[in-house]
Amino acid sequence: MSFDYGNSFALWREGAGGAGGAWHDYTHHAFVEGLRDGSLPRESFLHYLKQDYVFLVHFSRAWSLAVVKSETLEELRACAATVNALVNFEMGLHVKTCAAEGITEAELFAAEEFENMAYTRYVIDAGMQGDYLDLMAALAPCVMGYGEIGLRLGREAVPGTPYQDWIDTYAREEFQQVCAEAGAMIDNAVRRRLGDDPAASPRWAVLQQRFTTATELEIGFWSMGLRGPK
Ligand SMILES: Cc1ncc(CN)c(N)n1
Repeated sequence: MSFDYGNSFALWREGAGGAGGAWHDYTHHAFVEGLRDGSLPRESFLHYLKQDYVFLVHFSRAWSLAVVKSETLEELRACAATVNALVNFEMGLHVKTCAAEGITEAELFAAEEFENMAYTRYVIDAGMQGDYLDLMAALAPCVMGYGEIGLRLGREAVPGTPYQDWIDTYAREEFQQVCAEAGAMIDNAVRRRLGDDPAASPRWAVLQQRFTTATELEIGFWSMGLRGPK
């Protein structure tokens, strides 16, 4: 599997366990493997999708905060484009799949938030307390993690899995491009604020912690999906 989502992501990913540890638990969670081989119960998938719609609403708010915290035109454009992509494209997958099950977008928007509330509020708080980099470190596992999962499942999915639409959304070239561009933008943002050897900066440990915490919250999100509705 080969992807290049930038140097900062590669360092943070390694710091979160790389091919093992939390990063592996996130990208190879039983929920993900159930999407790959088609064994995930439909009820779990729909529960996940409803909660993920609500997640994306608040995730869009976090990227909107990144617009506020931007310091360059590149950052401003990238964050504004991400808000648009989340609200007008990624959420479309949820709306389409749920519509086929008789669930309207109004119902999705009104869905009650369960355990996932902690994740998005953690990310927003990282941006409220900190600066643009704190926000990017907390946002990166979401973007790049789904890119990595999509790429792998695009190659390893069992033919006939009912979750092919979901897999294609994150495996497709456009989403991979989003991850590569976000990675390059984050590298520029890191270099601008921390110089050419960012891992030597006293801020690096905090940024790594934000990335690792967000990764652990992603694991919790999959587990919530597996448990299904209460
Ligand atoms: C929980 C979660 N994390 C990441 C993604 C990909 N944007 C998502 N849709 N949902």
